[in-house]
Amino acid sequence: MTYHAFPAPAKLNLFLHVIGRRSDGYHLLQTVFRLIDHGDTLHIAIDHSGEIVHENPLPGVPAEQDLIIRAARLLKQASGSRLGCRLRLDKRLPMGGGLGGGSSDAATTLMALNHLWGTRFSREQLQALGLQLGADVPVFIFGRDAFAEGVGETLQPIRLPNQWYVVLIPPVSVPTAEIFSDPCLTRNSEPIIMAAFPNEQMHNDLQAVAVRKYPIIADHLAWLSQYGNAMMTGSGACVFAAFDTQVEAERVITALPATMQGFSAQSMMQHPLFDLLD
Ligand SMILES: C[C@@](CO)(OP(=O)(O)O)[C@H](O)COP(=O)(O)OP(=O)(O)OC[C@H]1O[C@@H](n2ccc(N)nc2=O)[C@H](O)[C@@H]1O
Ligand SMILES: Nc1ncnc2c1ncn2[C@@H]1O[C@H](COP(=O)(O)OP(=O)(O)O)[C@@H](O)[C@H]1O
Repeated sequence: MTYHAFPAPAKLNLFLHVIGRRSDGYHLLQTVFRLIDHGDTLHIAIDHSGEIVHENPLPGVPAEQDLIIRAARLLKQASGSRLGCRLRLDKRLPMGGGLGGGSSDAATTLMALNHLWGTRFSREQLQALGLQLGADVPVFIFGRDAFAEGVGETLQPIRLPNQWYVVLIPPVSVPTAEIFSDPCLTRNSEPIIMAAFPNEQMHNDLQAVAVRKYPIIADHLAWLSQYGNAMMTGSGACVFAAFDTQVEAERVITALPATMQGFSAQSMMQHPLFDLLD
């Protein structure tokens, strides 16, 4: 059996404004998604069994919640393919980290199996399928830095300068739904136009809620703020700051105290699997 390796990169939310709420309770956002070259790797072997098997499931994540199994089942159901697959995930991204790890794994599963099973869905069709799995899944299939609206599914490409990022990983997993459901969340940020990005007023509305619930995030923000403009990504817990060069970013990683974990990564113009789709 031959396994093929497919990358599943992380995303950062360079800002995140909550500008309203849909009737189903989902929040309307404006955000800029940036892809970075640090992530998980998914190994896939296809076969004729028709079965979908995750060989090394994540502790505490049963099959019905497992985003790579759910993505594979969804593609199989939508396409009617009779083929099967064995999935093995090298997990590097923290769960509940705001780096979109689970969503990226799901997007990679859809793109890779669409290729290996020959199911021939277009990019737009796969994005729509991905949205059924989570609000963050479509941007990874879109495959480029994006200004996003709606719940994250209305995407416009945005050109951003090459940057290096330092990402710190506070030792806490933040459930996205808990942050969005907090009564204190600001839900009426003023809508902006894409051309206004970037400006100094941009912030992450989810940060105040997450920091109050998980003070260790504030400790990490305070430490990173010594070196740059630190902000939380998504619903947390990870925080990041941008640097112009790898040397500057590495210098910050070298200075990390033993009590903190983090990594540096470079921005990516394009998802590594971008060319698998038309
Ligand atoms: C906050 C963001 C920003 O990029 O990222 P993460 O922190 O999760 O990485 C996303 O909007 C998260 O997207 P995703 O992680 O796919 O969320 P989902 O699984 O769709 O939703 C989890 C839960 O969060 C709430 N939710 C999510 C998105 C949204 N726009 N409004 C919401 O109210 C809903 O209660 C939903 O049940
Ligand atoms: N492959 C996966 N990787 C990470 N989390 C997953 C995966 N499959 C299911 N999950 C579930 O999704 C939740 C959110 O994970 P993740 O997307 O990594 O965080 P975030 O949305 O904060 O970026 C996890 O706590 C876990 O229960």
